[in-house]
Amino acid sequence: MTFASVAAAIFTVFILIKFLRRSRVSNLPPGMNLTLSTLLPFSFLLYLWIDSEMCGGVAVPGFPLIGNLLQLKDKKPHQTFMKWAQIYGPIYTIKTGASTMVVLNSTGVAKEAMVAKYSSISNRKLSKALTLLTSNKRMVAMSDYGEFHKMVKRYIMTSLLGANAQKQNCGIRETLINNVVKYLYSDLKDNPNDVVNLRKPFQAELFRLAMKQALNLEPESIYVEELGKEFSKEEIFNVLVVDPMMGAIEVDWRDFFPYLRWVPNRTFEIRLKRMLTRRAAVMQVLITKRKNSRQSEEEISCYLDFLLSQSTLSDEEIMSLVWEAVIEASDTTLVTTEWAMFELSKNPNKQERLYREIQQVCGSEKVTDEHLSRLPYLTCVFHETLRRHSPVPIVPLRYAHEDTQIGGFNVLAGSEIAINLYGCNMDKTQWDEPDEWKPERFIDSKYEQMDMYKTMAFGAGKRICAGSLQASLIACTAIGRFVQEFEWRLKEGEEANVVTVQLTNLKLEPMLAYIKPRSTNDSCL
Ligand code: HEM
Repeated sequence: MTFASVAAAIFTVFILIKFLRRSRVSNLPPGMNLTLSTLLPFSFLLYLWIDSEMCGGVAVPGFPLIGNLLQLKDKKPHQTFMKWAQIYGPIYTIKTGASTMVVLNSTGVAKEAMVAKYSSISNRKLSKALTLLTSNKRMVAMSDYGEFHKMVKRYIMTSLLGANAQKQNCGIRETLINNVVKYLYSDLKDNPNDVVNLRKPFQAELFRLAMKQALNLEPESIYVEELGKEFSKEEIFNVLVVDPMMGAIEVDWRDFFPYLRWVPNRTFEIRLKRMLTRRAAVMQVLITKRKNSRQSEEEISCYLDFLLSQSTLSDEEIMSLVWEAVIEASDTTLVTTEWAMFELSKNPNKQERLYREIQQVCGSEKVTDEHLSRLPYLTCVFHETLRRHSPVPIVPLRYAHEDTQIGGFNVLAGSEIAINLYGCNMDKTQWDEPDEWKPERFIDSKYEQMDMYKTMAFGAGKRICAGSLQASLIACTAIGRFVQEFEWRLKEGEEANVVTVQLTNLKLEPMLAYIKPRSTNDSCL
């Protein structure tokens, strides 16, 4: 379609030149000579017009061939998309090199796409880096909708993320939160006048939980023979979580110009290959370690055991699925909890309100899963954080595999679809003062308290997040416990420190805050 529109534009310009020459209008006023420079903008406008007619939605002006790529070079596309939505409306098209992308920015059109039009846009569009990282879509989150997706989604829900599995993992979650609180008390004891960095213990504990659930392992270190090196716990975390997160946003310019795929891009290939080799070698050692420590093939005490017992998957698929469970559990829950604690530390009145609610409901008991349904303000804090700091700002790209319509516009087969959840959650027409973090906005009869999907943060429809229950149980209980144990105050100057990094809106710099124990009694730990 792109080539068709470019070809149509070039053809039209060509005819136009002929026509102008024939009718001797080349005798134009000075400065208006019929040169390429006068024709180029004209042909470009024509190209945009033709393209938007063919694809639907307003086309955001860009440049010939590269389209809007230059305007997206700052790696924060969700913010740029939202700015464009304010000019061009909630649905528009852009050009990323040779591809056309339809961008959706309001809850209305996003829901229509994810729920009603799902069957037309259920396939993923992956970059070269993501294709390699996901072993060519052999993951729940990155697979195309079909038999493989249905099977592995069922596996992950049954053994790991569904309500029953989460009930069984309640002890692991409680240990996580207790360990973080213990760390904070001990840090405070050693450095009474210093700020604490919540991310440090929380990230380490989330990773511990992820490894326990996925592989039933808690290794301090492992020796990876293939790489000839001992890997500490922190290095394993880097290889399995940090490096792939950064790798996922690696840009290979050939993704935008498939017809140039034959041109080598050595730096990209070497970097990606190194990352994949290290990840595969570390995963292999972990999987072997777990297999060797199983008492029998009947023992099922983690996700890996469950997948092995199904005998339906190749070794590569098992590796990819287990790694998926580790990386997904380690990241977005941290992002949400850290932003919630940032906002509460910045807003003492809202923190006080939450503390009072916890006091009333829990009294001398520590906040646990059991209390959550009776802590409505805590739920509001969680949802408002998901809205204001969308941990997944853009749903992993899909593409239309058949012609369809979204928001009244034609979307042609082959178009990429970007669902900008950040744009939906910051939409001025839907949210009053969207830039403000106001948990109170959810205390409204139109929101059911336990509704997990008050915002679009977890997506919608058939591909809705499989881990929303785990994320909300961990984040809500952790936020509740942190406020129950300590009074939090943001470090001076931290308010402005809101720059993010990665695909998942992680705060670039960890949040730093002063904490003060609410009571002198920390003996219930
Ligand atoms: C606050 C935390 C989280 C947020 C905001 C979040 C958000 C999302 C979003 C937006 C999607 C894509 C939906 C789509 O494609 O339409 C997704 C998919 C998914 N998430 Fe989460 N997620 C979170 C936590 C987790 C956790 C903790 C896990 C697992 C441990 C997880 C596992 C998954 C899986 C497996 C999918 C794929 C579902 C499918 O394709 O059917 N997520 N998540």
